[in-house]
Amino acid sequence: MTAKTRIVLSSDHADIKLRQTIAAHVAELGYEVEDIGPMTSESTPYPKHGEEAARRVASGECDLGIIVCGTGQGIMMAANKVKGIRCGVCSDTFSARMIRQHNNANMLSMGARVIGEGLALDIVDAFLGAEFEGGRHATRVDMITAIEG
Ligand SMILES: O=C[C@H](O)[C@H](O)[C@H](O)COP(=O)(O)O
Repeated sequence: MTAKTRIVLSSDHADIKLRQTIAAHVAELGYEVEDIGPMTSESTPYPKHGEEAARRVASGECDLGIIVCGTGQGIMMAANKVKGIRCGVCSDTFSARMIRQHNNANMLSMGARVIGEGLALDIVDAFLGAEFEGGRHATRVDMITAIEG
């Protein structure tokens, strides 16, 4: 992905500061950022925020999404319920690169209670710096899409 790729960010209450730090980092890299909140740390359900971010990606309003909750798991599950979304939870840079290269993931999820800020930013860099390889992987991603019906 190149600069001006539009990236939506969302989270639940688990760590809005981490999400905002990621948003600032991604903007510094030159991407267009849409941080859809929440803006306070008041308890808020992750399915709502995973769905909101996923709908922006699925509609084409944004190209990629980055979402955060305590573990990254619940918000990923919600995002993946939206047709056209391929979201993986990553706690390492290898997986972050591979979900782009092999799975053509359009969303990245992370657990704010699992990893620290420095690793989270490295994971974001790995995700954004990788490109889908197509070829045999495209056949497999098409099979995922076919499951959606
Ligand atoms: O998968 C779910 C996430 O980790 C949530 O961030 C977590 O369940 C929120 O827990 P709590 O309401 O105890 O902050």
